[in-house]
Amino acid sequence: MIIGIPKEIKNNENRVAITPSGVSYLKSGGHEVLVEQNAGVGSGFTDEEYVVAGAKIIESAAQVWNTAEMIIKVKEPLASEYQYFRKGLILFTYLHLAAERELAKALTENGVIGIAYETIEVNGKLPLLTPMSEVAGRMAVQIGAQFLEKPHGGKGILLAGVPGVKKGNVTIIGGGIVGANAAKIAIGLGANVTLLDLNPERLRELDNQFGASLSTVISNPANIEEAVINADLVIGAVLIPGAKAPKLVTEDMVKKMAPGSVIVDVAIDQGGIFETVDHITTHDNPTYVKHGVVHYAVANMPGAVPRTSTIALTNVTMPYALQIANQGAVAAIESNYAIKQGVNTFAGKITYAPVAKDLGYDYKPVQELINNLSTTTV
Ligand SMILES: NC(=O)C1=CN([C@@H]2O[C@H](COP(=O)(O)OP(=O)(O)OC[C@H]3O[C@@H](n4cnc5c(N)ncnc54)[C@H](O)[C@@H]3O)[C@@H](O)[C@H]2O)C=CC1
Ligand SMILES: CC(=O)C(=O)O
Repeated sequence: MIIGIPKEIKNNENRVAITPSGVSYLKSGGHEVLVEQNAGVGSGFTDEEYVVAGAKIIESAAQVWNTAEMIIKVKEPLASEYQYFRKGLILFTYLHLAAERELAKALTENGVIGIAYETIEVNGKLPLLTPMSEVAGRMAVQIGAQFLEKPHGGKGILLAGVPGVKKGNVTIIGGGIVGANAAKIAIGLGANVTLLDLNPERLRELDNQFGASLSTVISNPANIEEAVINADLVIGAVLIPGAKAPKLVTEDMVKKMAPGSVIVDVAIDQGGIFETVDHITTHDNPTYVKHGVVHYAVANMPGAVPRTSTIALTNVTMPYALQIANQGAVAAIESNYAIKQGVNTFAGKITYAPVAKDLGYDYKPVQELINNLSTTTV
């Protein structure tokens, strides 16, 4: 198969979808790998390293998109890339379609096979989301700490406190991968940390993991309100796989926070959990202030630490990419449940139920569409 790796074009997105060793891995299956010129530079990989690994360096994004049978990316395509969509093109990347109505429309109208990293599922876990959630969870606390500093618009507190002065309060809503990694760093800094989750079993696990340094609280509106209004830093880390994130923190709760407090809505890629987060921010312009509270809502946080993130991401994506390239999309989807769960668009339909529900599309199971295919459709 011909596999294309375009350079990422989202604001400050310095990750790349393949490392030179990933190229060698795909070449071992007999595949051709086209890498757009300078695609790896932001992550510290030169064109020469890709060439040594067996890739062809291609000057233009258009040529990569138009020649490849499968495009592997990091972030969802932006509007300027929709022109390359075509029937049967395999697109393997983060898609977050519940929050991307126009992209969903462009993918379905053009018959793209969209396989989303974030819904690939193994034993109820999301292995292609996990490493980036680990990165974002750890970053969320260091970013929050930075924006609590007065010159960055915050109230001017040090989360760790000092002898004789109280520590800061960190509230984390959602105790999955992002939440647990945020808790680890916040506890490491010495902050008072409260974490809320809907799932009591998960709270039990975290209680066992972190002991007395973490307060675990069941998630309901009253507990969320109490934890939010007492926090210096609130981190949004909830996920309902594939679906738009629920707005758990209301505008009224935010109004009750002390001025100069900070919100980091990591879940913004699925629409965010704060009513007051009304737009995605960028690494260039990461915050805005509403009701006196600093809001941070960058949807590609790991893009700021690309060397770590690219290696962590490609560690987990490459085996799936190789299987799709070896077998072709249809056979890979039929033989691997994890890949089947990743398929969000196929043959003009939305094939992931929560995305279809949130966007108001009819949901079609991908297997049904495959069964209906004429031999030449894909
Ligand atoms: N902004 C960025 O750059 C990045 C964003 N993310 C996003 O962060 C979010 C969280 O991801 P993960 O931690 O990997 O998900 P996860 O599935 O590991 O954890 C989500 C947690 O939310 C909990 N939850 C669900 N409903 C809840 C509620 N009403 N109240 C409290 N907790 C609730 C679940 O029980 C689960 O423990 C996702 O939207 C993910 O895409 C991940 C990486 C980077
Ligand atoms: C999860 C995701 O969307 C990211 O790492 O950018």
